[in-house]
Amino acid sequence: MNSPSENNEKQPASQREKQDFGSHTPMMAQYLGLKADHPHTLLFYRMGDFYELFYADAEKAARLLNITLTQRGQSGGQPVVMAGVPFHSVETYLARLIKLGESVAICEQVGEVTGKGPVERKVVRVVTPGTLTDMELLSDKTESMLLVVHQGPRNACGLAWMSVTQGEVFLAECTPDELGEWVARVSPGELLFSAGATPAFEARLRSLHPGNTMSISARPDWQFDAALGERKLLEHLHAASLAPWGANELTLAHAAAAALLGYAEHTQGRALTHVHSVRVQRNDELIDLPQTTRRNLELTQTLRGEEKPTLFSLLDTCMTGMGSRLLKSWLLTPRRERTVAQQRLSAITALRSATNASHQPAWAQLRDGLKGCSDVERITARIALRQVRPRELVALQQTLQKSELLAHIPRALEAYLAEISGHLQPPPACAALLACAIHPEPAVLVRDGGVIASGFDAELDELRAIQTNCDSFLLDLEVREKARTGIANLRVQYNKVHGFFIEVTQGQIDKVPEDYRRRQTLKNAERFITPELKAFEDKALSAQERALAREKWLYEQVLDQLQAFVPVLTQLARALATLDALCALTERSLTLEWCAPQFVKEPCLDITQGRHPVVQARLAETSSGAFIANDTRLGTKQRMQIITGPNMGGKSTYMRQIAVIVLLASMGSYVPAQACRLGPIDAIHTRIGAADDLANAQSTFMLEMLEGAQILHSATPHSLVLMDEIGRGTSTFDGLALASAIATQLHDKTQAFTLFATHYFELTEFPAKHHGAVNVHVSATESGRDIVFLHEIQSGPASRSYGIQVARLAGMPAAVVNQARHTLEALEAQASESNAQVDLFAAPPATETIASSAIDTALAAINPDALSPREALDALYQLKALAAKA
Ligand SMILES: Nc1ncnc2c1ncn2[C@@H]1O[C@H](COP(=O)(O)OP(=O)(O)OP(=O)(O)O)[C@@H](O)[C@H]1O
Repeated sequence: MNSPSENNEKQPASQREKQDFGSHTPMMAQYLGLKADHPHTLLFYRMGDFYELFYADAEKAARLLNITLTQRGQSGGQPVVMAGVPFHSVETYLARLIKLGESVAICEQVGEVTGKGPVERKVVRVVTPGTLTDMELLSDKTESMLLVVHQGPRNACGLAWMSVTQGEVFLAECTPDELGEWVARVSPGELLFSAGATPAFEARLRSLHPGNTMSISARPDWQFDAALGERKLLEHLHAASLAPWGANELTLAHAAAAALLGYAEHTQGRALTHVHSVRVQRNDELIDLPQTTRRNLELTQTLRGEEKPTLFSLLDTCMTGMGSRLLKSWLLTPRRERTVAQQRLSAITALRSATNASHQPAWAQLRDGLKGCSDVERITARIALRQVRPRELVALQQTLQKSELLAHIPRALEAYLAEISGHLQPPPACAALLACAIHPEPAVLVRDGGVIASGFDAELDELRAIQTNCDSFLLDLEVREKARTGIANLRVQYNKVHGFFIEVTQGQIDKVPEDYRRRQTLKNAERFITPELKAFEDKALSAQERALAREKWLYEQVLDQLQAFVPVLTQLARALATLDALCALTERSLTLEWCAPQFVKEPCLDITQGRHPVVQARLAETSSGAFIANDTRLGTKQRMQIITGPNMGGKSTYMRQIAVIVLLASMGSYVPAQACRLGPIDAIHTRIGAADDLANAQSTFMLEMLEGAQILHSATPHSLVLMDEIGRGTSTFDGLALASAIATQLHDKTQAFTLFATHYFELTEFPAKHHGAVNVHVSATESGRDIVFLHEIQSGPASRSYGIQVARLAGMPAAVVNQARHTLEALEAQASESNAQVDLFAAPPATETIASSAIDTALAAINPDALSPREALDALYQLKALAAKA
């Protein structure tokens, strides 16, 4: 494959435009030619021990990296502005630039120094935020994802994404409305879209915030070619049809895949031979975990954006980065269908009870073995991309030995574990090749030498022997020549200018044999060379260089041979990661005393003594008392709980613990409860106290209503809905009216399992008229003027709210608390005098339907004069879709 070029045209600009740089120095002409191929990427141009950046790139890098900007000489009549970084610390600078969303093209010297013109240079790879492969730049526990979005006709989009260090391409299709959720779910480091997308579509993509810094850029329209995408996917799969993968019809995703694979190949400078798998993801296969749910449940990030304490940080006791990454993907993509979850649960159950001959638990023995295993997944990808370093190969070899031992342990325990064990068996030829080819303690880089093991190649051994045996050869030769010539003071020597020579003093010159050739005459001595010494000199002087060249060549040969093992190593990596994740879940289940959930067909959510694992762990850590476990019973007859009780009473914790238990069960983990029966679940929706989204100019109330509306539109009878104090962001009457209308809709129409926490006491009358709802409250009691939280869920409504006691607890000044108490008494007296009762739950008069008002709103938002024909068509489809919902 050619060197990576952004333009991707047949002839690189470096050749096309050579003539245009005639006024520049030869080196700058070469630089400018290469730069023309990478106009939007910082070009790191290798010069000796530095990577140099020039002109605008130099100015940008100086600003971003805080490195010195200098000027050196002139080229093309202009001073050459430059900045450089030392080659040995390039990774640090790359890491900083990638974090800032920049991409870098690495240009190396590839030719020999000829003395004529600059050394030949080539861009060998392009490092971008979504295509990282360097271990130093990647996070151990997070995949670096590249996502391509293709805007298709008829209001549809194609998606394709991958991590270059995994051998799998994912495909999906969705509507533009669903894009936000997909992007949040994939959470890419880099997003690409077609330069032909409409401005509105581009603006929408740019407004997405997947929860990390995402670099976003356009690629030429022609790269989004569905036929090319399908052909590339088939090539990777070595298949004739995509039908077995369920990907036959997804032409929009094929178009995205064409751009995805094209770009990934462009950055790596070669084909991705390790990609052998395609997976289609459909919305209806996964449990819907909207971005708000992932945030509110603090799955991988706390509400403050920290990595701990989260559900993932509690779960992740994996021994390897591969295991952690897999565990995270299990947590974030639970499936509605429970076969896979059940498979994992059975494996965990088997691991929990199995012991070895010396009564050590099997899971602990496996974790001992997994400790120190290298990241086989990433190393394998780096083998396929021919970027692997010698030390990574040694680490791989050690892991292969370990994995062979590990394979024995789970073989007889259980069916799924036996299947994993089958994949843990390393290919013997691979282990043998690594053992005999690579030095056990190799240099960091191949170019430093000392990487190929001795005994692997006779020629290399000989070249190395020449270097080490040089001294003894010279001594030996000296002894022999003294004996042959009878010149007792003859000396064999070496200097840098003249090389090897035999020195004979002038007084002995007549004893010099015929085969001695004069090399140099000194005042008191003559220096000679013999055919034997000349041959040795040739060998010795070039031995080091030749040994290095030989090592490089041999290393390439080893890489060639390793290519055949890439598929089986990928499988082995997946098996190690799976075993690691299963052992971590086993350890957690035992340490934290969790139970196996039971999946049932009928709709139900039946939890005995459930706990919130993260809150419980926090309480234990801070010695703040025991966590109070609570039961939850929801089924077809009781689908909704109206939860009341004081602030700080534990309402949010109770609701979240139910969602967390459902999620853990669905991923195939034991759960923090004494028992758990779970019917089918298709989504977990949460509306929990939001902070203002200032970045998107949305107020707390607007956000609350947006999220609420989203839930009412998408929840089904199989969804779990958490509504925490909906309506509190506006005036009491507005809020109460909205909360009761929302509760009614959820109860009557949506019929989802709903946990509805509220401070509106009026809502405790809801269950009287809605038989699928019950009142529960978190208990608290008064001790003098103070409040004691019992955190126990009890049936029936709370008797009072204790707001003033909580304010006192929070250290509110006594005067404020006193005044509040008096005002409260007055308000309560006034309220009891007023008899006017409003029926909050009376059926509303028949007015506009929700769907027709949605159409009105959509119509009002359309400005026909500002629409492109394509946007107009999109709008038409959107209106039709709204009308269909009416
Ligand atoms: N079941 C429990 N056992 C022990 N402590 C608990 C329990 N539930 C909650 N807590 C403690 O109480 C604190 C407050 O809980 P939580 O935020 O759930 O209350 P809340 O009723 O939702 O309050 P607010 O209405 O103010 O949002 C938690 O941080 C935790 O320390």
